[in-house]
Amino acid sequence: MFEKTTWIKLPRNVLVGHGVLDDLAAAVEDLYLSGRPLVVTSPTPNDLVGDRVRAQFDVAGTTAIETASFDAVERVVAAAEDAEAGYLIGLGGGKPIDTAKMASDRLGCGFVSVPTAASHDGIVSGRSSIPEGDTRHSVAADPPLAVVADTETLAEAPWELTTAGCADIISNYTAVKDWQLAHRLKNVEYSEYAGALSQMTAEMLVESAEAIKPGFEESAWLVAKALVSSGVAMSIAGSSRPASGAEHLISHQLDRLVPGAALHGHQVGVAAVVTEYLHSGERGEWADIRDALEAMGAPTTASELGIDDDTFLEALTTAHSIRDRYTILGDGVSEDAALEAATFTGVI
Ligand SMILES: NC(=O)C1=CN([C@@H]2O[C@H](COP(=O)(O)OP(=O)(O)OC[C@H]3O[C@@H](n4cnc5c(N)ncnc54)[C@H](OP(=O)(O)O)[C@@H]3O)[C@@H](O)[C@H]2O)C=CC1
Ligand SMILES: O=C(CO)COP(=O)(O)O
Ligand SMILES: [Zn+2]
Repeated sequence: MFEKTTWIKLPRNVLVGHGVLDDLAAAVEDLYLSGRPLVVTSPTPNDLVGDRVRAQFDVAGTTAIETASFDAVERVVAAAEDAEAGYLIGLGGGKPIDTAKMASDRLGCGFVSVPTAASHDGIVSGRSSIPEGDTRHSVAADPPLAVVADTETLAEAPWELTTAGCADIISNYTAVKDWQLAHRLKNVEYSEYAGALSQMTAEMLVESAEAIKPGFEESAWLVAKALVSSGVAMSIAGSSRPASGAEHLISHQLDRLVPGAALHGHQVGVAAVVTEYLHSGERGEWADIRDALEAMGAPTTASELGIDDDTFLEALTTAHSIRDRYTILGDGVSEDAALEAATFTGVI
């Protein structure tokens, strides 16, 4: 008997473009949500566009968080319950969006994502990444019901946030290779659709590298659209596999060893240069990944991340153990092999 089932959860309304922030209420109205929204944000986004959001609704309140944490999630849950909010609007970078995403899951209510930075694909995905102590939890949660990404706002954000988003997308190359490897060696379920979409998204972004320059709203548009596609690939897969492989394990390990050293996207980009070398050797496409990162102005070395060589090597040799996700790191890269890969690629 045929017993396979697939349940794909996707955002219903995705608005990307100039000035679409002013269409937020219309995008929400179309979802038939009931009640008033609680706006979950952080200081800078709140100052920049908080009033423009609040002006469109009879809001239940605003909760501004300084850091993403389980405490922050609980504060949002309590604020939403106290104010009898009907749904949440996450406004800002990954910090408030992930917090709102996870809080909405706890509350069993809807959630709308309004990114002010194109810094990573969590703005669309069904995963929350929340730090706790020296570890980080990647928690499954429903994806946003709507995503409203105003390219005018994204383009005015610090350029490094956009290059971090680019690098997060470029890392899809190696993430998909890791996924295929795990499929072949460990019989991990692989989705051709999700893998192809993720890979194509990275290819299209790299082909547009020349057009991705600071000061051009077109750049924010290209990156935001790619982040949406990457999030959709994760939704189709029902996991972050299409966009998170060994390069993400290394980045998560760096987050433990040197919290806050660099942006998530920048870390996974540099790590992808090394993991591509591990996949394909000297003549592989590691230099293409490095060149694409460089063209977009993203870091390509540990020192550009502000991370010393020994710490990077420690992350590379220990990252395999932090999650039950088979990748090219296998059961661990030896110190000699890590040194060889990182020096050959110029990462250290
Ligand atoms: N769910 C997922 O799949 C993923 C989630 N993440 C999570 O996302 C978080 C990191 O994401 P990131 O977006 O870098 O986080 P932040 O929300 O911390 O944003 C980065 C910085 O940019 C500022 N900022 C945001 N928008 C603007 C703007 N328009 N103009 C000027 N400054 C702005 C923020 O200000 P302020 O400090 O005032 O908020 C903050 O200082 C981490 O918690 C990480 O775990 C990362 C990858 C994937
Ligand atoms: O960052 C992500 C995809 O780009 C999410 O991946 P994780 O599941 O490793 O947190
Ligand atoms: Zn990522």
